[in-house]
Amino acid sequence: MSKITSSTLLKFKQEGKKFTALTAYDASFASAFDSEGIDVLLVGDSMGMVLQGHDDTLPVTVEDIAYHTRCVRRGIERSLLIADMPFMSYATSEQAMTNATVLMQAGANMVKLEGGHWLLETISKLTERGIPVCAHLGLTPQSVHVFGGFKVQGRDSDNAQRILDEAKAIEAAGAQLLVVECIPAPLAKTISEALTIPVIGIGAGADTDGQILVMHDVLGISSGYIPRFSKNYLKQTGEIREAIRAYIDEVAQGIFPGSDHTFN
Ligand SMILES: Nc1nc(=O)c2c([nH]1)NC[C@@H]1CN(c3ccc(C(=O)N[C@@H](CCC(=O)O)C(=O)O)cc3)CN21
Ligand SMILES: CC(C)C(=O)C(=O)O
Ligand SMILES: [Mg+2]
Repeated sequence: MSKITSSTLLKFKQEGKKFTALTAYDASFASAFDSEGIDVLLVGDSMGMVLQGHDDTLPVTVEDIAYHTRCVRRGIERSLLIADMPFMSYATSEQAMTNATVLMQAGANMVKLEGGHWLLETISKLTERGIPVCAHLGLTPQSVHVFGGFKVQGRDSDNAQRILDEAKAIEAAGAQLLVVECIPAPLAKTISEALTIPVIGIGAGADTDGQILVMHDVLGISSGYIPRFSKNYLKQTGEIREAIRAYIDEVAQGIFPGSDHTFN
């Protein structure tokens, strides 16, 4: 089976084929997700919460992400591997280049950064130097203390317009992928249709080009609160590989996310 690249995801978008992504943090889960057909694996800074037990993602370091990227890389045959850049590791474009290099050399195919207009120069610098970028808009968890909680973003028309403008600018700056998190479904649909690059949603409705979830939510072992938009697929299947196949099938058929997992 040939490897998934940004070109494959672009082709999926053009063909209207919905693709799936999951977070992964180790070789065993990565190998199971990869072999069941998950297209994109993300070494997410959500590890700060689901692996390390913090209340947010801010304590995660570049070395944490690099270690788990090396682990996940060894489990992959087919999936595209994205590594999250942690809080404050890309505050300047110089820091971004140094730290993104560490993550690419750990085995990532692409790095993901949270932010809009302020990131444009960094996105073009990374891309020009050979580091593919996935941007992340909407509820960007590294800004949870600015937002005052993990809250849906883009609810009023000014903020919705700003997010749409940022999405277009990010594409123009050279980003090859965009994650939109916790935004109203109609806004996510508008963004996905306005951009050429694939848009992956989480808590953003069914009309994005792909879907991503945190693996611990899919397998029903997240502690504390579980985001309303996520779905426990282990509950209905009872076996991990079957749960992953159910997630892939429901995304492909447009069943997930349904209205109970969507903000309007
Ligand atoms: N287990 C887990 N799943 C995730 O999806 C996830 C993490 N951890 N950690 C990093 C970020 C944080 N995320 C979160 C966390 C909480 C909500 C949440 O509670 N959202 C409310 C919406 C509140 C509103 O209506 O404004 C919800 O009801 O889902 C959303 C995203 C997404 N990411
Ligand atoms: C939820 C996804 C998009 C993420 O950024 C993470 O897992 O850190
Ligand atoms: Mg993240």
